[in-house]
Amino acid sequence: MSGTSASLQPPADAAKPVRHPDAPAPGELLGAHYGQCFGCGGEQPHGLHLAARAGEGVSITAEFTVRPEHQGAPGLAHGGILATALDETLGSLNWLLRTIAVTGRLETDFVRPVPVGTTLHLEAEVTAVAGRKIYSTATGRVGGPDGPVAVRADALFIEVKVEHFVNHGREEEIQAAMSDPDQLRRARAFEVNP
Ligand SMILES: CCCCCCCC(=O)SCCNC(=O)CCNC(=O)[C@H](O)C(C)(C)COP(=O)(O)OP(=O)(O)OC[C@H]1O[C@@H](n2cnc3c(N)ncnc32)[C@H](O)[C@@H]1OP(=O)(O)O
Repeated sequence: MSGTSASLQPPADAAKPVRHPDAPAPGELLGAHYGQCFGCGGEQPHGLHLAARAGEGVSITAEFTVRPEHQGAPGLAHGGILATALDETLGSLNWLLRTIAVTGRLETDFVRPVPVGTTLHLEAEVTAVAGRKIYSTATGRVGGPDGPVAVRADALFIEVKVEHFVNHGREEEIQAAMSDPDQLRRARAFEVNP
């Protein structure tokens, strides 16, 4: 079963997404936006370590291999982990728009079970932009990039200022991130739109 609620339907006057001229080239590995991110960070031992690459237009491909620490039922990926993989892939689209945006709404279809050891091949693209609202969609396939769809999602991301994180994040992580030159460099990659 699949369906998308009204709030995930772009308005009639929504614009087509525009790939930023300084976006990473198609095929380029994006790297983590934050080392401690549960989705993509290399410093999270139980994280997904999702690796995303820029695609054509405003699209992304990514891979994530389900490990034993990601189980829900015996030998199967937890649904929340699969939703995280979709959310992280959709969030990586920020690199191509060079916009800072956070997930406002994520609607997920779980189509088939995903066993431990499976590599999920993810694809995501921005479908429309309306003001601060960014509409996007993603699929996760098993058995290869052209294999059957196991999970899919539609999402609405909302553009925010960098202050969103500074104002809401716990002080100790914010301070650590702001004193890390690598982290500042990664944050600046998104700080383009005035
Ligand atoms: C740096 C990238 C990291 C990527 C990591 C992977 C992605 C993530 O998991 S991000 C973390 C999870 N998300 C969050 O923590 C977000 C928490 N939510 C918030 O902070 C706020 O609700 C926020 C910023 C989304 C929106 O608040 P605010 O800026 O006040 O905007 P607001 O005026 O309420 O909404 C703006 C528009 O979006 C719409 N909107 C906001 N939330 C939703 C929603 N959940 N569903 C539908 N529409 C929504 C509003 O209706 C409004 O529409 P319109 O302009 O047509 O009236």
